[in-house]
Amino acid sequence: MKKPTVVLSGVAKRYGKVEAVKNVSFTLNEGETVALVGHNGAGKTTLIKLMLGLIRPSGGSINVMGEDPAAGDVAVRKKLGYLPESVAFHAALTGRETIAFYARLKHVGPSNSLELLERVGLGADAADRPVRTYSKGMRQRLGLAQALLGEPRLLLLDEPTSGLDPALRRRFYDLLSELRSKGTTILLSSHALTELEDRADRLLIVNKGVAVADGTMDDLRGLARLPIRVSVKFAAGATVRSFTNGPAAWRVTEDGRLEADVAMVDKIALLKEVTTCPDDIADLQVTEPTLDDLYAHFLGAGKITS
Ligand SMILES: Nc1ncnc2c1ncn2[C@@H]1O[C@H](COP(=O)(O)OP(=O)(O)OP(=O)(O)O)[C@@H](O)[C@H]1O
Repeated sequence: MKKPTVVLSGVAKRYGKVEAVKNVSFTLNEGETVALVGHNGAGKTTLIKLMLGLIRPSGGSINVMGEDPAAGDVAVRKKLGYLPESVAFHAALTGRETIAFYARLKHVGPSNSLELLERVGLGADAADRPVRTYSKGMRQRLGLAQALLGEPRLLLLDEPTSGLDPALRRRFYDLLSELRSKGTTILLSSHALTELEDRADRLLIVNKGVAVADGTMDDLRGLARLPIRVSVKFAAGATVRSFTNGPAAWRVTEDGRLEADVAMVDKIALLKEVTTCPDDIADLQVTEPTLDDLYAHFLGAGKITS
C-alpha cells in the first residue's frame, strides 16, 4: 500500500476577508508526482506555504511526514525541498557559495554541492561565477539545486520550468523521474498544462480556493465524459464511404478527412465500423481530451474526485 507523505484534511486559509483556501482535503503518497493546477489566485502558493509550515491553516489539519509542518521540527524540514515561484539569491555569491549557504540553513552537509549543481546542468565554471552573471534559466536551476539539498523526501515546486528552454525542461523532467523512482513525493504547481500531461501521476485542480478535481488523467477523462475525436483519411483511389450505422455525426474537414466527436463508450463500436475495409484507410487518428480540455471542463463544474 502507498505510504502518505502529506495529508490535508478540510484545510482552510483566510487572509483577512480573503478565503484563499476552502475545505481542501487531499493526500500525496510516496513516489507520486502530482500536478497542482489552477488560475492565478486559485490558492496554489497558499497550499504550498501551508505544507511548508510557513503559514498556519485557519481550519482543518495538515500532516507532513507524520508531523505538523508549522511545529518547526528540523528533522521534517531537512526532508523537504522547496522551489519558490520567484527565486531570488544574493547576487554577489557564486553558485557554489549559494548552495553552501542554503546547506547551512538546512543543516545538511554542503559536500555534494558541485555534484548537485552539475545534476541541474550548472558545471564547474558556472558554480564559481557570481549569481549576478547568471541568466534567468541558470538562476532557476540554482533554485532547483537548492531544493534538492539533503535528498528531500518531499519536493514542492512552484512554477519550476518557467525560464527554462525546451532542452532544459526535458532535463528537469528526467531529473524528476529519477527522484520519483527513488520514492520522492513531488508536487508541481504549474500553468504549463501540456508539459504536465504525461509527467504527472495525478492532477489536482483548484479553483477559487476549492479543490475541484483530483485524479489521474484517465480518472478525470472518465468523470468528465468529454468526447473523443476520430479522424479518417481515405487511401488514394479508395471509395469514400459514409459511416451511417455508427453513433457519430461525421463532417468533412478542409483537408478532406472525415471527422467525428463521439462519447468514450461508443469508441470501439465506431472504430470497428471505420476499419471494416482497412485497405481503404490511409490514416486514422483518435484524439482523447487533453489536460487543457479537462481543465476547462472542471473549472466549469463542481467538486469532483476519483
Ligand atoms: N499574504 C496575503 N495577504 C492577503 N491575501 C493574500 C495573501 N497571499 C495570497 N493572498 C490571496 O489569496 C488568494 C490565493 O493566492 P495564491 O498566491 O495562493 O494563488 P496562486 O494560485 O498561487 O496564484 P498564482 O498562480 O498567481 O501564483 C489570492 O486571492 C491572493 O490575492
